[in-house]
Amino acid sequence: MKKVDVVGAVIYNENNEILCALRAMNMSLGGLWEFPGGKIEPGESPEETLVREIQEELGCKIEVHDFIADTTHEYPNVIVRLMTYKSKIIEGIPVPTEHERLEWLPLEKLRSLDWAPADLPTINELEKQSLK
Ligand SMILES: Nc1nc2c([nH]c(=O)n2[C@H]2C[C@H](O)[C@@H](COP(=O)(O)OP(=O)(O)OP(=O)(O)O)O2)c(=O)[nH]1
Repeated sequence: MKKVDVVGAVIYNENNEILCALRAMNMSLGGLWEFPGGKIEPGESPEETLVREIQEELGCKIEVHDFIADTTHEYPNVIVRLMTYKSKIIEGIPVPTEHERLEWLPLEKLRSLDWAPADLPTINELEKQSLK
């Protein structure tokens, strides 16, 4: 089966809210929420991929901080390895050019959304860290 390496940005704002992005119906996994990001291209570090993807998808510049989780999820037609990193916007305002919608939510409300299954270990890890 096809296997892709993907990175996702858990972007925090000054209110400690997290940017959640709704995949458009014309994308794979349409109608599910995700952390914005995308596939790692040859020669790129995960951090470089994130900076590039967020600029392309949301039109803003991020700074990549702590690593959160590295998980592999098997979908019916693709195996996704998702690595996630905490990030912060350092220039611009996110505009959904590819996503259906964006939402800033506090960690406690993340589970009110319907997430892409590969993202759940990242949410688990964030919850675990918030209890420390
Ligand atoms: N960007 C991103 N992708 C995710 C997440 N969770 C998750 O399962 N994915 C999946 C969806 C896609 O299959 C793949 C990321 O590819 P992509 O962001 O380049 O999406 P795409 O629609 O252009 O790609 P494709 O699936 O149509 O080939 O990883 C996530 O949190 N962020």
